[in-house]
Amino acid sequence: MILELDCGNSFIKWRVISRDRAGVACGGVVGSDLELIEAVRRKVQGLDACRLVSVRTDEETTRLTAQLGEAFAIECVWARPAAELAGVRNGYEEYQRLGLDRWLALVGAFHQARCACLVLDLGTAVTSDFVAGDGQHLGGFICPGVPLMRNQLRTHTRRIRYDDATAEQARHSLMPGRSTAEAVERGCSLMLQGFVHTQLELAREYWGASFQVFLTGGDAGTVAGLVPAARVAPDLVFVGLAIACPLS
Ligand SMILES: Nc1ncnc2c1ncn2[C@@H]1O[C@H](COP(=O)(O)OP(=O)(O)OP(=O)(O)O)[C@@H](O)[C@H]1O
Ligand SMILES: CC(C)(CO)[C@@H](O)C(=O)NCCC(=O)O
Ligand SMILES: [K+]
Repeated sequence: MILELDCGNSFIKWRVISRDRAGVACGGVVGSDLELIEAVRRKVQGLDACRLVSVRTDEETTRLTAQLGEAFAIECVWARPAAELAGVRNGYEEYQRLGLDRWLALVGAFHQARCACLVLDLGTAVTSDFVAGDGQHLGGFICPGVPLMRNQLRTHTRRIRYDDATAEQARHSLMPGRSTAEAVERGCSLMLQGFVHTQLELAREYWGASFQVFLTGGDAGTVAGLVPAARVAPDLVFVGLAIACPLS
């Protein structure tokens, strides 16, 4: 059994796949290293390998791998920056600086689509990446995701305060808000939608109608309706991770 980890800024996404029947045995989302170890211990037996991608500091990632080594007696292989992988060429001036989650997601997308791709990752941060049909990564954009937009408003104002349940209720429509929660929640949703529309326009300028859109990240579902032809691919980073870190 292989443990796969996507260590983001807010969460660790994990899953376990079996070596033989390439199926996903189990997985989840956790908020801390300890929670990860508890969840894996509860659900999995017989781990023999681990591969991971992390956008955290090397210190944090090293600490996590040490804990996993202790808990499960496994070594962890890390995805590393690359100028080129599986027919995709990194478009950053300094390829090492492209977030590894973005890199693996776009490698995974190109591997699946084999044509020009627009990859949108809608999580804590929102990112977009453009890959041409010949595998050249053109670059992309980074902006705050809905959780960050919402929290910035809460942190930097005195009168924007509401609880999670109210937030959840406010999201049921996109009509002009008639309460603070509605105004903020719907405003942030519309920002996200505006971003998605702009990315689609840019992709059309490059490639006409011949490109594939991939949506991933926690808020992918909230914009899926805007792009009916998009592939919603929650596991895109893991597809790229398997390519970056093949285990013999
Ligand atoms: N407390 C929680 N328990 C389980 N799942 C959660 C919890 N909070 C959020 N999630 C889910 O976890 C996933 C987080 O992924 P998302 O792509 O939104 O974050 P991210 O951008 O990857 O964050 P990170 O910066 O950690 O990479 C989402 O699918 C979200 O619905
Ligand atoms: C943008 C995030 C935070 C998204 O998770 C991550 O990909 C990252 O830390 N990237 C480094 C900066 C960059 O990609 O240019
Ligand atoms: K992410």
